[in-house]
Amino acid sequence: MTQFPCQPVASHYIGGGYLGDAAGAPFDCINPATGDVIARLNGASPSIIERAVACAGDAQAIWAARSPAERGRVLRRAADLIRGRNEELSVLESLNTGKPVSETRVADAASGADCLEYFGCQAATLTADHIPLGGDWAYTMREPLGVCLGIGAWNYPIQIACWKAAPALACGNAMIFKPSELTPLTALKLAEILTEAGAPPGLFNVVQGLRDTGAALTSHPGIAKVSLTGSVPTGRAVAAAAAGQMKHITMELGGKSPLLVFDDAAIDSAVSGAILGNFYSTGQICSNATRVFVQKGIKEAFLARLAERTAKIRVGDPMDPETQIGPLVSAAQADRVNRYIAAAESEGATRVTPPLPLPEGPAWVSPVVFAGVTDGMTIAREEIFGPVMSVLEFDTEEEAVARANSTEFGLAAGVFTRDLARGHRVVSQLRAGTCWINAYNLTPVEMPFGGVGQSGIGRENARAAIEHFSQLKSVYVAMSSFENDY
Ligand SMILES: NC(=O)C1=CN([C@@H]2O[C@H](COP(=O)(O)OP(=O)(O)OC[C@H]3O[C@@H](n4cnc5c(N)ncnc54)[C@H](O)[C@@H]3O)[C@@H](O)[C@H]2O)C=CC1
Repeated sequence: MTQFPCQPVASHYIGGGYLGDAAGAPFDCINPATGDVIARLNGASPSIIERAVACAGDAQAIWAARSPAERGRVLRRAADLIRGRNEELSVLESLNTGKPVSETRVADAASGADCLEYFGCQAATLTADHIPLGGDWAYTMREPLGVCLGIGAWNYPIQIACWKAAPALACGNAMIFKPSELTPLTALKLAEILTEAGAPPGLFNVVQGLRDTGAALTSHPGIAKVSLTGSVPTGRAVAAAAAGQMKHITMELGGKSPLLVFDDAAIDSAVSGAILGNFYSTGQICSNATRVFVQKGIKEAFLARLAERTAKIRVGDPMDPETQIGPLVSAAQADRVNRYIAAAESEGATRVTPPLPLPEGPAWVSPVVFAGVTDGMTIAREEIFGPVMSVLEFDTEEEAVARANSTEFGLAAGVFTRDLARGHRVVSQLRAGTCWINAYNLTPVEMPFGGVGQSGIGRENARAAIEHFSQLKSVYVAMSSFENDY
């Protein structure tokens, strides 16, 4: 049998160990930089799904009975173990996603460790209320939901797994995680690490498969909550299935986020925000600022500086520490992005930057900046999920806010201005779940993250996530004999 370089011990991780499943449909895991198959996995057959739900249910009862402080210690140990294995995890993430190691070494497993540490520290602080009622009184208890399902996208595989697992486990839940079929490998490593950190067998399980596996898990009656990171159409399907059984949901979906650059902005900072907010992770970030609105007076200077800096971006082998941009996650995603670039050109947008030289292979797309983009163009309306920046011109603050808000999405938004009063005034009017003033795409775990409108429901990170992975029980306590009128 062929041995692939990143082949895991087995496809799934259930009940505290790896589990194979020859009955499940096989699928290949590909390094998009080279096109090489790096692992071959099997999707879950129905018996694997049953086993995962049963193991998670058993583990949840054991875990919820542990003291919150002990639960927190396990999460914090897992954070330390991730940091200790950061190099191995980063290389594996780069091989599977095509993201350069210059990114994965600082942004992927590292962000997951921050999240486990944060919720590990929160676990013992999750107290509830005492409610005085004049003699009688009431109190609330914060209880876990049960077995939670996490479903991941392919752009931040281990980060997404940690962002869902850490608050879920801190609250006393168990989790079954289904990674994207394109990037199934690092979630298995997280499962190993949580076991080593002292999580009971079955507390965090990884079940592999395509959308049918996600759908089967979503509608399983043993699942209490579904947290999805994915596209809007998938979000609608998952939310509808969950609603049929009145399950809790968190939906982290797509976006078409605006960045407003005013005449008084510090140009280099604003250009940094636009570049980071469009080209990091080869543009495959849900909160990317794919509509950059630039005020008329600064536009030419902004475009000149943007072109100059974009021309120097180093695209190439993700394993080279000097590389800044790698391939897209797959040839199919590159095709999709190339279709949007062709549509922009045929609809009259102007390329500001010539294509950069690229390595051979079907998953590579050069970063591109389009100027002269108008609100009706396809690239200004639809999520591209690739390194394509659109620059639009505006005159007044009022106009910029109205145009920024004219989208069904509402994930994120940014403003660059030296006038801080304007910065706050503008973000207060933007329809978006996460905003930045004079920065872009910074997502520390201490700050809630999530969208409004079609971009999603619920919040990840910060104490806000606790609300989405726990429920309150209210207890009324009578302090005197209980009377009634009958
Ligand atoms: N708001 C956020 O935090 C983020 C949102 N995203 C969004 O994710 C999308 C890109 O990721 P993709 O993996 O292509 O998204 P996708 O929606 O195709 O798939 C996401 C996950 O859902 C699963 N899935 C698909 N159909 C399902 C169904 N009917 N029931 C249950 N599970 C199902 C897939 O197998 C995969 O694991 C973009 O639209 C992007 O904006 C990505 C990263 C962060």
